[in-house]
Amino acid sequence: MSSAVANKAVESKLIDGKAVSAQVLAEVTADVAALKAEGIEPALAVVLVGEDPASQVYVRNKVLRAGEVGIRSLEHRLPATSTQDEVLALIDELNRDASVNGILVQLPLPWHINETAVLQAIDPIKDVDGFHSENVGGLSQGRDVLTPCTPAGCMRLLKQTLGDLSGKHAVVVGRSNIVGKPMAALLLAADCTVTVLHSRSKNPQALSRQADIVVAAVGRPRMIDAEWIKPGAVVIDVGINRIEEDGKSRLVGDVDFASVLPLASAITPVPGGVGPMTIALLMQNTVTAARQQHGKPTQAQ
Ligand SMILES: Nc1nc2c(c(=O)[nH]1)N[C@@H](CN(C=O)c1ccc(C(=O)N[C@@H](CCC(=O)O)C(=O)O)cc1)CN2
Repeated sequence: MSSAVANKAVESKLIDGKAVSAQVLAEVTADVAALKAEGIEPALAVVLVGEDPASQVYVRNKVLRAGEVGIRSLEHRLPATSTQDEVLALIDELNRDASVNGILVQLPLPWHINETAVLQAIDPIKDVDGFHSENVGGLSQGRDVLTPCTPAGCMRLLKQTLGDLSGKHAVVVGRSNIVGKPMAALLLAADCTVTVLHSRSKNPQALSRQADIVVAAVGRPRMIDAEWIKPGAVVIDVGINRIEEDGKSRLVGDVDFASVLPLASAITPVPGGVGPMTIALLMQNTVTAARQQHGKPTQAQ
């Protein structure tokens, strides 16, 4: 096989998160324009505590994307030495500000600040990350609530790849509050049969090999290799791990891309897969929050 033909074969399997996120952002741009025509300007407050370099990049990109789709953004940068009470006071102020529709606190927070206390302080109707227990509970009950951005982005990729997910066996590897658990709830809501694997699961590879869909969200570079994948499965890689290899810094996922690619029918790359969807879905959630706060029905996704 010539390398051009081989490249085409690889490309045909790739789920292009950049392209799909561009579609989402175009939809959001149109929705924002329609709201503005009715006198409603969606606004998002982004809170960053400390100077974590990756978080600084994510926050900058969130503010940039907001500007591109027409969402007003307010950036609040607090020093790493801020007390929990100072962070809570800012959230209280943003909760009370009727012109702010969405509040996002970038994670991770510095070690001395209690993440749960901060996330629970955000008014659930402005919780565009979907991390408040009110929204977490609503999601598990199948209610129409603000949903965590990364899992919501994965669902959009899966639906565009497979169409109807009903009856598919989905395996989620990882049980974090931010990705694994909400991902399982969303797959269940889409009528999948869902298995969640974690560090105490017995023989996880054999269980994962039964799946039509594998979502890897463990935070361990290249952990999911060919042993975990049934031929024809769709593989969604949520991992973003920076590693040193051959003297270079590289970004790799939780999936061993080279070994899984020949088996998968479709797979997200890292970078360029799930990552770009996270920020696009944040913009979508901000519009949803603005619509709900103005008593407008939310559009079906
Ligand atoms: N409050 C939140 N904090 C964090 C979240 C979140 O959803 N809410 N998720 C992550 C970080 N994150 C957004 O905040 C995020 C991560 C990655 C990407 C992304 O586009 N990744 C690119 C690669 C970027 C790079 O080169 O480093 C990709 O995968 O293609 C966007 C957003 C933790 N914190």
